[in-house]
Amino acid sequence: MPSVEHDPFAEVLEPPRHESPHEKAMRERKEAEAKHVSDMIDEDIKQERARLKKERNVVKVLLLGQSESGKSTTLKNFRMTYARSEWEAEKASWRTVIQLNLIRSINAIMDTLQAEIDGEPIRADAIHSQTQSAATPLRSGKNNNENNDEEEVDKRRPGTSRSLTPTTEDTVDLDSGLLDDELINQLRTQVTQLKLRLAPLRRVESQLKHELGAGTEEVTESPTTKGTISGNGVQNDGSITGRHENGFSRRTSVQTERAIKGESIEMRVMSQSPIGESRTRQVRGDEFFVRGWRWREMLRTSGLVSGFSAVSGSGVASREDEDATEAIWRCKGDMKVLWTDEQVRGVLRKRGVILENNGGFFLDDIDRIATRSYEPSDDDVVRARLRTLGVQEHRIIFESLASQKGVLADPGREWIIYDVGGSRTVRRAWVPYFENITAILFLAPISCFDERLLEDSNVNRLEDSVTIWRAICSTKLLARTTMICFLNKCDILKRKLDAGVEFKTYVPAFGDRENNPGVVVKFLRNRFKDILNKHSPEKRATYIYPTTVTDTKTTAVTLTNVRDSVLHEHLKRAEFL
Ligand SMILES: Nc1nc2c(ncn2[C@@H]2O[C@H](COP(=O)(O)OP(=O)(O)OP(=O)(O)O)[C@@H](O)[C@H]2O)c(=O)[nH]1
Ligand SMILES: [Mg+2]
Repeated sequence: MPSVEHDPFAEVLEPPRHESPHEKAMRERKEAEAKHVSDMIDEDIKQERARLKKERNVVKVLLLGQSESGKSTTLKNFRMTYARSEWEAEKASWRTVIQLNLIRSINAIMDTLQAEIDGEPIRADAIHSQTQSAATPLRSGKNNNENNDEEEVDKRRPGTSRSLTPTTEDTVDLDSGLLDDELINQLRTQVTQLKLRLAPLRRVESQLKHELGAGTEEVTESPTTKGTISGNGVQNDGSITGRHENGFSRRTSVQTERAIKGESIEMRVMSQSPIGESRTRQVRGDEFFVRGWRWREMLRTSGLVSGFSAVSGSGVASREDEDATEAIWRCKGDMKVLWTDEQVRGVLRKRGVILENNGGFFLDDIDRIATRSYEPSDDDVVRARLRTLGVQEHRIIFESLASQKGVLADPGREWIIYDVGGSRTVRRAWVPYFENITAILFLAPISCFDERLLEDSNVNRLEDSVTIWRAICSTKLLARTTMICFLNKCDILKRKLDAGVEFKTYVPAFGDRENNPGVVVKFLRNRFKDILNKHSPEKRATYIYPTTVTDTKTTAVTLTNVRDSVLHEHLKRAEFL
């Protein structure tokens, strides 16, 4: 047995014999450096472990849904309730967006009036819906319209409603043809005068668009998509068997599923997980990815928008912003005349232009907005429309809520909410965010049952939502993700049904049920639930809510339920792991 006193390493570790003082100093310095490096590595490992542990506790929510479904509006509700100080600090910067939203509506009215004066034919779908079953327009315009004139006018004007069915409650006595000569002459004189007086708004519109960037433009149909896929609307032949599932046609599924799933392989290779990435902007193609809410600041610092000078959170306006405010203030009277004139309203109705159903509708607020000292209210910001580009990441720490009434048994919990763009061309960017996501909050705008996608007029918007829902429910990567679905825009749904638009015309499977919002919501709720149950790789709870996310009071209640359900499922899963 070796002697206990003998340490085999002692000899090796001993400093060299006969070491000079200089050599000793050098050796000790090297040893100190090595120890420093080793300590740094230890510290890095410790921090990485802590970060991973913390990440596991972070709740990650991904907002999904087609463009204009209400994802960003839902996020605004979250932030307004749970990140109040940031919300307050950024509220002022929405003023320009709201001003632009208002100006666009005014310019859209002027364009519609001009079309009337010029005798442009009315959109085919608007004529159909006033004179006969509105089912026909859902088919591809090109293939189903024998009348060439009708085909020609199926080019939508930006800013006007895409509804296929205008309201039927025509209170103004206008026939379905053009106005008579006397009225047209009257209108021509009025419009010519108004055009001159409202001319500054055209300049301001392009100035603000330039300032705010691509998010101010809605995605439009590419020439290659138009007319290339036929008959992708919800079928109207009354049959739901065979080709249909849950009452909806399956034809677009392949395309959308491919958009979400097929490209996922490519995307996973291309992009890193968002976690751990720096909070900086990344450019992918022509979309930019932003961490955080400060889009205005980002635009300015990136130099992507030339001449940009932002309104900061403190409310200091740029020269362009002041210009816009002044022009809007000067045009206030004329804007009001335009919007309240009965003859103008009649023309809008006749041409199927229902601005009230569009995002960013502020025409009823001209008095308040067209002032020099206008400051957006919470409600204004929630209703403002700015298309999301790329993916935005928002962190909410629930700690601040500990003091608020009735909320939170889980202080300090961090949530990351990802908001994405919803138009078809950017859906591939969703996939990298599927990994490790706690919950998906899916927005299905159910009022859109009679509308087509802006980016592909062959596809019915409700069907598109159903297709995306089916695709995400069946994605294996999301098997353990909590699925929450908002059947959104219930207010617009009600308006449409009250105006006499028949839901069954667009969704034959609805059959002879009563055409009222409660029945339609129940029907759709069951359909979305069936899809979840049928396509989920594993059994999971159903959380489906009818919502109007522009109504901040009722949405706050829904979000409390969502928060509790997500947290509950998150903790259950953590326990299980
Ligand atoms: N009337 C009404 N308007 C809504 C509702 N939800 C959203 N909106 C409006 O619809 C517009 C579009 O909503 P967003 O939240 O910007 O849509 P999004 O899904 O983020 O759209 P993308 O960013 O293009 O993907 C906004 O002007 C909202 O104010 C709703 O329930 N009712
Ligand atoms: Mg958005």
